[in-house]
Amino acid sequence: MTEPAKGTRKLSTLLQLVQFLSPYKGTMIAAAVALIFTAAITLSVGQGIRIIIDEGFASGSQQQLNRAVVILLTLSFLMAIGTFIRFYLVSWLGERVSADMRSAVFSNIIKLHPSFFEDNRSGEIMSRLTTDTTLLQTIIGSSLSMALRSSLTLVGAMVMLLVTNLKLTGMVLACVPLVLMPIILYGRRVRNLSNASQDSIAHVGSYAGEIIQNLKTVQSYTREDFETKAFDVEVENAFLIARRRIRQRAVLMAVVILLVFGGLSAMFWVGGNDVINGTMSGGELAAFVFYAIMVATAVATISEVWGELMRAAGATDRLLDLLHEDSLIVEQQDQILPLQGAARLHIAGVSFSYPSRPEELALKDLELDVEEGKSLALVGPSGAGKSTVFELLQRFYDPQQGRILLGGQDIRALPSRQLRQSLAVVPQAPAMFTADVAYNIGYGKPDATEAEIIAAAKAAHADEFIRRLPQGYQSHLGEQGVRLSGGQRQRIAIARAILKDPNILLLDEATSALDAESEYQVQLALEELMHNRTTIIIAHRLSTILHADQIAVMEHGQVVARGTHQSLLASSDLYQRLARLQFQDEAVA
Ligand SMILES: Nc1ncnc2c1ncn2[C@@H]1O[C@H](COP(=O)(O)OP(=O)(O)OP(=O)(O)O)[C@@H](O)[C@H]1O
Repeated sequence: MTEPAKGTRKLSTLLQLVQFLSPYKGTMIAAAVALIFTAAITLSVGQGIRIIIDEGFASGSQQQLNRAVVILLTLSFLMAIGTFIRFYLVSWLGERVSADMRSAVFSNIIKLHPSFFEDNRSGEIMSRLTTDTTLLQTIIGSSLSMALRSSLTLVGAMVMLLVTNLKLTGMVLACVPLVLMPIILYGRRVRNLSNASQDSIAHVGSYAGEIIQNLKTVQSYTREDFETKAFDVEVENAFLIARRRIRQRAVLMAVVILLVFGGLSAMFWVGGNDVINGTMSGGELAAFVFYAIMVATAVATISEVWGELMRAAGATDRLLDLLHEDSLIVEQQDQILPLQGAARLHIAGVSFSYPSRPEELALKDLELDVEEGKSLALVGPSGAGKSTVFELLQRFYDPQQGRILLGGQDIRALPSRQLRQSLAVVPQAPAMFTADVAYNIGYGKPDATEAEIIAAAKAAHADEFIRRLPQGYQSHLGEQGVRLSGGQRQRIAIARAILKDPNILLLDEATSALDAESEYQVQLALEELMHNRTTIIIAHRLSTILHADQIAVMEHGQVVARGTHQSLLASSDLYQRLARLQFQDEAVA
């Protein structure tokens, strides 16, 4: 994903939030009414003050004073109600929009092509989902409402100033540009620093995420001190950027306050003289000062939240980037297509290079086919492209040349749903979700009954060890299933695949040796799974290879030889070498 140029993050980006606000028109209108209502009440308080002073104090009438105070109390009461409604609704909108945004972004990124996450570290994306949406929530929930309220009171108070006293209003108007100038000048700097600050925090998050994920490696190489120091550098960097931002903002606030209160003092002097001369009443001056303070507060608030709004624009930009990111795996249509042989695979002249290494072909003009119900073993040295074949079969990437046909149909023409439902993959290190065993087995078939799950576990030779777990099928598998042995995890994955009952099985045989008993159990489970099913196996064991209907020897992204074990031993030097090195132990045994 390309990071937007810092300068392009504008307030207008916030307008794009309209699509997220529009479902809540009613709430927005109610919030706007409450906003206008409270602003109007606040403004009328100035008139209340004038009446108290001029009609109460000046006329010396107790009754008038009582009446004025009652009016003031009523206004206060109405203001309290209006503020309650405004605050509640606006904060609600903030929470709602950020929750919707989170869901929308997540539902988009979960559909993206996996290579997206190669150049966009997942930690950074997590940070966008949490930090940026939280920022948005505070900003819509408070800053935006403060900005709107202040803009309203600013305009209202200006009008009231004009009505009250023209000369003094002239003074206020002269002061406003003076106050706005530093806001605009410093505001830009604060905005750029805010973006930088947000980016560096995301960086800190993704750094920590990576270290925690690889904690065992860090500890076993005793790199804790190094990583701590490296992390400190990241944190310190984020702090330094934040400090510069804070300093700029502090300067901005100090300058604004100085100008505002300087202006007010001057106004008091001029207005006070008018009261002494009798050209203005005390109540009028008080009301005027009240409005002038409102103008000042409004301008100060806007100056304060301006930076926040800019940060929100930055956050919105980044979130919208994620939201509008299109998957490179384009779905041509959604209709399930009829296939001639739902388990016949043909890889026809496929050339492919990974997006991160476009100059290097991982597969070169690859030809492979597997008949329905047959098994094909892929063997070859490391880096030959065996795993890449699996990636392409699942359509995590599209080849640059050639086609992959499932039952005679190009898989690009099939909905990925149809393609992926007909496949099941048993990887070397299967992923376990933080949930119980039953959930993990049923992952590919959410509507599976308990009996089906148990049957699948039995078929995968997993039932026995599962029942010995502390809570049987309800036992929780910690993060990435740490509490299971390698062989047990594989059998859970095999049960998962059995339950899915796919037409085609993609099996990446574990390279790491399991103990003899575990190995035997896994082997039995696999036989169950492969029975009468089209299977492609990345094979590492002689016994597997001997059972396969066909063997394809791969090297440098190409199939260099095909045949059976015996024929290949006679015809392929590479196969001979592999057999000698890789399958030696078993061959001897
Ligand atoms: N995500 C990726 N981005 C860029 N290059 C990749 C990626 N995955 C694999 N490659 C490269 O593609 C080539 C084929 O890799 P692949 O993983 O398919 O080999 P393999 O035969 O499965 O090897 P092994 O038996 O070691 O798993 C290698 O040169 C590898 O470095």
